[in-house]
Amino acid sequence: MLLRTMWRHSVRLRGAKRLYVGFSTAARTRSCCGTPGKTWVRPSGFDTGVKTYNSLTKQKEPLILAREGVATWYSCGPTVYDHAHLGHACSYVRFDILQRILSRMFGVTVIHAMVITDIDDKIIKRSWEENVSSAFLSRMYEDEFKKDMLSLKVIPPAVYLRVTENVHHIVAFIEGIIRNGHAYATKEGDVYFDIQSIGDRYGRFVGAVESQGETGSSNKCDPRDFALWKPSKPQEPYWESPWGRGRPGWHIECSTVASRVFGRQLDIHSGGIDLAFPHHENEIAQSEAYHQCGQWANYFLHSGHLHLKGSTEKMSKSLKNYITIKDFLQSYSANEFRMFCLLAKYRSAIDYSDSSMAEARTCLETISNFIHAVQAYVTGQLQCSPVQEEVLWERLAETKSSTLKALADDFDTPRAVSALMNLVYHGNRQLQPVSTCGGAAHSSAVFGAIVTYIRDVLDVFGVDLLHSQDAGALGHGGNLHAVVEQLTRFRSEVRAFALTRQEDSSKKPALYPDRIPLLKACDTLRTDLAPLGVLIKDRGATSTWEIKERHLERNKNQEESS
Ligand SMILES: Nc1ncnc2c1ncn2[C@@H]1O[C@H](COP(=O)(O)OP(=O)(O)OP(=O)(O)O)[C@@H](O)[C@H]1O
Ligand SMILES: [Zn+2]
Repeated sequence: MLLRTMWRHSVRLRGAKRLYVGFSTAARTRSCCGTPGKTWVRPSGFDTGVKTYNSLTKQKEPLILAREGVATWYSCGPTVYDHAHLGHACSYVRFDILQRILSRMFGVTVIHAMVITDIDDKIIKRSWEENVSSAFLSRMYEDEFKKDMLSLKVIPPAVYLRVTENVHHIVAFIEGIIRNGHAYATKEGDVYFDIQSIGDRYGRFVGAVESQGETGSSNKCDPRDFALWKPSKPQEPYWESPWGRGRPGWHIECSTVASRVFGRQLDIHSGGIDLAFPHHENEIAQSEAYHQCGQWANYFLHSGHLHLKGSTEKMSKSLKNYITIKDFLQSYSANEFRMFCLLAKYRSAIDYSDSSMAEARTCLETISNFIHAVQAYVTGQLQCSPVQEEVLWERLAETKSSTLKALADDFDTPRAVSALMNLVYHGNRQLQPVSTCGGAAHSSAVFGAIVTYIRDVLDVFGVDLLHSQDAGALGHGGNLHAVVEQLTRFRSEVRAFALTRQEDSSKKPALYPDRIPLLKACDTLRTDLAPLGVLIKDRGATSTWEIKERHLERNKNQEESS
């Protein structure tokens, strides 16, 4: 015992000396990766024009990238031992939106890497319960996770990497940390990170969330020391290592994989706020100890939690208070979930409930109805009183500028959506239906520009109104739109015939009584088509129609799951 204590002590002393040499060398050579201590150093490089909240400084900072037009971005992936739920959906959809904004609005190519945690205590426990191998269990839930992400239209990372396929790199990484004097092995086969060896550099995120501490061997130098390598217990999966058979600790996988992909420096690291401490804290400690640098990742972005309304706890697998993504998609569409995410800032906690989803749905419906009204106006189906074109052009220019400003300000999507909704409101105000056009000039260009802009921005956010309507409709038998078009045209003619008034100058013109059943039949058809997703609106003598994407998407999901 005494011997072991002495050995550990000497390792730490050696480590402290090397730490000093390594960090000071780095400080001379790299401004972004070289300052010891907790002070954040603004990276030198290329300013994106975006300000983003950096958890390392707890304030908004200009987002500066090491390489022009390219962001290296690492995110922690799921631990795959159960179904993906709306909490995961929320975190990954929110960051997907941020990445889309960076790339489409600010011209930054995002290179995104994500690790899949396919070995850990919970996976092993679950595989025993299910009587399957941990490899089988994790692969099954990993596949499911990837499918769920695709059904939510999350752009897949450039690379997904599995922990189990990187264990030899992890072992080499741990050896590097030990060599640099920041970790020690115990006789029992554990390897721990030596927190005291980095002095006051530990603690960037302390207090971000409650520390849960780490259970394990009591042979640690400091209770805060955390596992880099754990010996395997009988029946557990294991890998050979210089410290005996075992498996990696949780935090080391991310440091290793991120470093493998991006080297010694990273622009952006993301994850849910629960990961800030201890997971990201420990990732930083390990990576900076391995690379001997002072600022490994320049920006840490953390998303707020999704809670079930009325609950203070986050939705999570271990608490078993979750709604799976698949179940959710039976009732709502991917577009609706995205709008739900867009309506709150990505850093805030978000309450999930039917009423918050109803708000998202209404928002999309308002936009969709406006687009259809514009289409009807442009094609001449909808007659309107003269439009104040200049006012609308101005509104459009204002919206473009305020949307961009909002997104450059820490990706403020609620403000951007509100700018779009304001544009829709003003557009709608100008679309005042009249029964006869009276030769009014047609202002198609400005409405066309507005609709194009709204669709473009929604497309940046991953809300794809265009394809979910048109492609969805085409997918259903190939010609649903054409059929509905023919049907409503026929109905319009019948209706116009039924609405014709009797010519009798002595009385107020009345409908022909024998044509009233035709009018009723037209109303019945309209009512019956609505639950099928075909919405017909009678506007004076003319009618417009639209196919609701929600119905099509839901039907598509049901077909896919059956
Ligand atoms: N309710 C939630 N709201 C927002 N993000 C979440 C939520 N739950 C998980 N995440 C995020 O999803 C990612 C993967 O998390 P993880 O697989 O650890 O999920 P989990 O359900 O919290 O699991 P566990 O209950 O086992 O801790 C992390 O970035 C995590 O922060
Ligand atoms: Zn991680």
